Amino acid sequence: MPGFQTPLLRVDTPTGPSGPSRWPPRRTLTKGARTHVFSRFQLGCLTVTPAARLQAALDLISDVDRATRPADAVISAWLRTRRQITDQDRGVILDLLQALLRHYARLGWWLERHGRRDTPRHRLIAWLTLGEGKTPDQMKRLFTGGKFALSPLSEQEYTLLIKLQGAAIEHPAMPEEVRLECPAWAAEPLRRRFGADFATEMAALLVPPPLDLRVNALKAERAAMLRELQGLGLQAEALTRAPDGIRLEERLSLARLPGLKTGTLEIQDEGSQLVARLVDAQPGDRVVDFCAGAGGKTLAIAAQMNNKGRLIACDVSEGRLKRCAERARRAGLQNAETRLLTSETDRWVKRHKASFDRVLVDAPCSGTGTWRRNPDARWRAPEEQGLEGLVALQGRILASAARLVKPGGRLVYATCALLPEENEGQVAAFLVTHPMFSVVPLCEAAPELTGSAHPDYLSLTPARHGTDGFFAAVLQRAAAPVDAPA
Ligand SMILES: C[S@@+](CC[C@H](N)C(=O)[O-])C[C@H]1O[C@@H](n2cnc3c(N)ncnc32)[C@H](O)[C@@H]1O
Repeated sequence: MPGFQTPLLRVDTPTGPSGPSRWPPRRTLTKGARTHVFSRFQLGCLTVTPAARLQAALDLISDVDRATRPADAVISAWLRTRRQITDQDRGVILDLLQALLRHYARLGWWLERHGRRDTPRHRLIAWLTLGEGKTPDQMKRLFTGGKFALSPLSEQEYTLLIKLQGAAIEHPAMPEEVRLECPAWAAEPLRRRFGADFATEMAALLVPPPLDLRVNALKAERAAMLRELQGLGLQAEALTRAPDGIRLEERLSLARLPGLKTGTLEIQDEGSQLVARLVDAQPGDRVVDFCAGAGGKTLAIAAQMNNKGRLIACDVSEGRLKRCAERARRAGLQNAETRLLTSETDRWVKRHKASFDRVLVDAPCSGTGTWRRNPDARWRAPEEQGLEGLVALQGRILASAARLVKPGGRLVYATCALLPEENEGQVAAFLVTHPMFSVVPLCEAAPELTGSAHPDYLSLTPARHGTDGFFAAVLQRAAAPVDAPA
């Protein structure tokens, strides 16, 4: 089931109260002193009909379409108010949503070709016909207008599906960028980056990722965790590059995974685990994770430090830092604390300049490397501020965070982006204005990491490495002062 184990389906956070719109509608029966709230899902004899699942998927895709926030946030909120949905129904609904998101450009192309408005309902009709090969009769049986079902097909909709009948989702007349779901804003830099491998790399970004886990070394050993997972009948394998990593190729409900709730296991892509290792934080070090977010890398770094030393997780987002603190508690961290910054130039930075052995800047970025897990991201980011605005912000963050590094210390700049201007370009610009820093080549910083797409930096892509796209550069501050450029 593609996507069933992606963050879209994180099942560990259903906490919120019921929202105003509830699906499916509930009925309440009072029996004696007890109130029974039930729905079609909870009545053993009444399973959810395929038509009702479609209606739910359409509701959800319409919510995602309207929202300005990422699809996974919309889905999490949607699921929180529908906790009675069984794993199976949830899987079917979310798979359908994923399919619609992963075929966004191609479905839009077909609608335009037949002069239809691009609406969630038209997309659904096009997907069911082109992607699932439903016949007109099957479609009529799904769009019945009955209780919980989609309203009947209009004449125009019926004509559309007749026109789409028998066609494949891809068409020879489709431009390559539509076929590869590559948005216009990213096509030129990605072509520049990948050259002849553009199509292969873009195709890899369309494949749903496996589920990578990191074993929290403070709580368990990977070998024991592997045995436990395999004992549950799961196809779990040790990751070859990340020493605490485990990969699960099969689909499963995250609720089945032991260790997620206790902080023994964390969901973390292998690429992200490798970036955290590249920081090379030692027990007793003073370390800053400057863009810590919800703490994915903070947790990995703290475990690497064996809970000794001091790790400060900074961010400008209070909500993410709160989540980071919760996860740190759950993971049993004693050496980590959070620090909310007003901006990258917060006074705290100036007060602590030249104080840290290691500083990680996991910069806000286009997220192009994560498109396989967040298929909707390509159609949103980074239009809010434009790529130029984003690159400028990264430069400001890197320059400010660099002040924290003590002489002889290291600064690691990382992104989950594939665009050169956010990666190599950013580092090159930084080095021009910061002559006291120099690149530590990857073969020196992490000799065990061979096969990077760049000789000096960690550069991972889904097609080459089977990870999300990640970039990381290790920069060392000279132990003695270096003359500033004239
Ligand atoms: C790529 S995410 C970090 C992901 C995180 N390190 C992890 O491994 O889970 C980038 C983070 O940068 C933060 N950020 C954005 N602007 C910032 C700024 N001016 N200063 C510091 N952090 C910033 C965002 O809030 C976001 O959490």
